[in-house]
Amino acid sequence: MLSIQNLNVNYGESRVLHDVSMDVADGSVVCLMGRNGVGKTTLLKSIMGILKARGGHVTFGGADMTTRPPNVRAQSGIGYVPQGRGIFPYLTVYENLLMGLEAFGSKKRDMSGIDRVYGTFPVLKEMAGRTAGALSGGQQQQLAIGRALVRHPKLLVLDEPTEGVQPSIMHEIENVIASLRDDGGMAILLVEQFLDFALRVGDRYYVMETGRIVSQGSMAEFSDDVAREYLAV
Ligand SMILES: Nc1ncnc2c1ncn2[C@@H]1O[C@H](COP(=O)(O)OP(=O)(O)OP(=O)(O)O)[C@@H](O)[C@H]1O
Repeated sequence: MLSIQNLNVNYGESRVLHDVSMDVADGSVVCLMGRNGVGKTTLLKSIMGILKARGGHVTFGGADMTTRPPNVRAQSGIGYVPQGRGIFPYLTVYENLLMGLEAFGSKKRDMSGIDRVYGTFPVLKEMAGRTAGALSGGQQQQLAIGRALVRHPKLLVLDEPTEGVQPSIMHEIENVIASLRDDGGMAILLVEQFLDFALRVGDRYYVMETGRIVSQGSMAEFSDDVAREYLAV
């Protein structure tokens, strides 16, 4: 589904990603891990086309996306939940979800996406008329995920979905990730700092260190040695 080959990305003249290669198969959950500042968010932004590649390739569903802008990537079926959520605090929950439908210029709105998200996160239906800024951190995270889900992406890219949420919401997000994969066949790529969460939801993992992939494999193969060497545990 998503394939990244030898991706190089800079901030100015400073190289931040070095020859990064990664695959996310249909219907799989892939966790990207690593300490703060190693380049995880940079990689997700490069997948979305927010940052340009200096070298290498990004293909999605067999199409070369390397030079395509973010809206084309989104229209092709990649949904993105940025770190810090990126919701609009002065709009209502419902209006935020509508923005998910409209942000990329879909000609015909498919409102069933919003009902589907209400089914996934019932709290968003209850809070539909409230301003998003009044929600708790966990509810805002659910809204941010919901806004990406209204277009029913084939690949959902999540940057630290458990950051700043309570354990009960973390559990709910874990269940949602599992059911999106199992029921909808959606592929999911997530950056995750909580090792236990990653071990539970992930099928495969990649670990980054200073802009390079230094370990990868099936989650069942993830070892304590890798955790000690590359993660803040
Ligand atoms: N806009 C920017 N301009 C210049 N350098 C940046 C910019 N954003 C990030 N960096 C640098 O690029 C490197 C990778 O940052 P990135 O945010 O991708 O790391 P990360 O692994 O996602 O970290 P975190 O877990 O803290 O979000 C860091 O050294 C960071 O200081």
